[in-house]
Amino acid sequence: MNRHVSWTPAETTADSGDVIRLADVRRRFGETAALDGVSLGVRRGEILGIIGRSGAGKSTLIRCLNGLERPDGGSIEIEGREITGLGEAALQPLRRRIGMIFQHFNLLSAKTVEENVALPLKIEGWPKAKRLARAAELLELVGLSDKARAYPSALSGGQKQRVGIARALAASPALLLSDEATSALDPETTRSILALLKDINSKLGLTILLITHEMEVVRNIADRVAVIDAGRIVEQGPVWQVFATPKAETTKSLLSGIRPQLPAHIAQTLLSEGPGDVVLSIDIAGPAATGPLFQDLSKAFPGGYRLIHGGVDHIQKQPVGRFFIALPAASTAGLVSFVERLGAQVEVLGHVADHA
Ligand SMILES: Nc1ncnc2c1ncn2[C@@H]1O[C@H](COP(=O)(O)OP(=O)(O)OP(=O)(O)O)[C@@H](O)[C@H]1O
Repeated sequence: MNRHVSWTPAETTADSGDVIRLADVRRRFGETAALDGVSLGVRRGEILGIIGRSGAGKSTLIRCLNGLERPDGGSIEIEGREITGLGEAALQPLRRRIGMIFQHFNLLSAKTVEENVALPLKIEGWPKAKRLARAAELLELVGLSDKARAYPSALSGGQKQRVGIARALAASPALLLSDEATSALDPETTRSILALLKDINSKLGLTILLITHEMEVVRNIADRVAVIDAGRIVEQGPVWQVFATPKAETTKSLLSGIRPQLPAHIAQTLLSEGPGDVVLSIDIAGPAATGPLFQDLSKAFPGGYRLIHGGVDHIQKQPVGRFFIALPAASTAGLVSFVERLGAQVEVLGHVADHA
């Protein structure tokens, strides 16, 4: 990374609190409440992920943030300034405080890479030499100095997104808003773009708002996550905590692809009652997950239990464990209180059809 990139978001902002703050933001389209009372703050220097299914309200939220959509009610502050009542002229400079990157990059095909990056500065009236110098600085930051004179058609998807990032950062925005920016990229390219965003966040202190339907993106680089469903924030918190113990059904369902799940052939044959062993899920994370859980369990329950499935992930350097075990019904109550005392969450899922 270029250590000479000039970056002064802190000096250009008056307020040291949230970069963006939404309070009870509402937007209806006929009968549909696209945003139904959204309250949310993006803290300076953090990476906040907003995750939700298709139709949850993500695009409407973005459009309200950049002033393309007017909320019906509530308040939106950018660096402490309320934007909801502003006219187009007053909105323009505040809109430029948010740099955006998009799923399909939105580069101008008739302009070179450096011209694309310098475009926001041209709009701001920077002289040509100064804006090309800034473009060169940013292209070095994103590792594309050798492509300055190339046209977008000669670039790979990952390279195009790097140009998109450089362009979004050209005018030193207070916040980078990523709208599904890795959704069109393959997994390896996604990882390299996320690594670049994380690097820029930690080295330059850039605040990033990631809007995505991909849990993996949030898992990899976000500090906090907010889950949006039917226009409401149904859950939010540090990523490792939300991933370890999701509360809302939407969050559980969105996470089902990346958290261990009870294998389908067992889940499908579980009975609500019966003589067969009881199947439990155990979620244990953070400081609670650093102890010798299975050693303790084996000592406390010499009658035995079977580990069916599960494992330990590490998110934000915190262990996040999820296990499925089966044990005789008579031991269940004791085991539940034992692991709950260790700080785990336990759920009884049912009985296996027989003792096999
Ligand atoms: N201009 C509009 N007119 C009517 N309904 C709209 C309009 N914009 C959004 N909606 C509705 O509001 C709800 C939220 O839509 P929105 O596009 O914000 O969701 P989203 O989370 O961005 O979905 P996706 O991930 O599919 O883009 C949906 O039910 C959508 O049909």
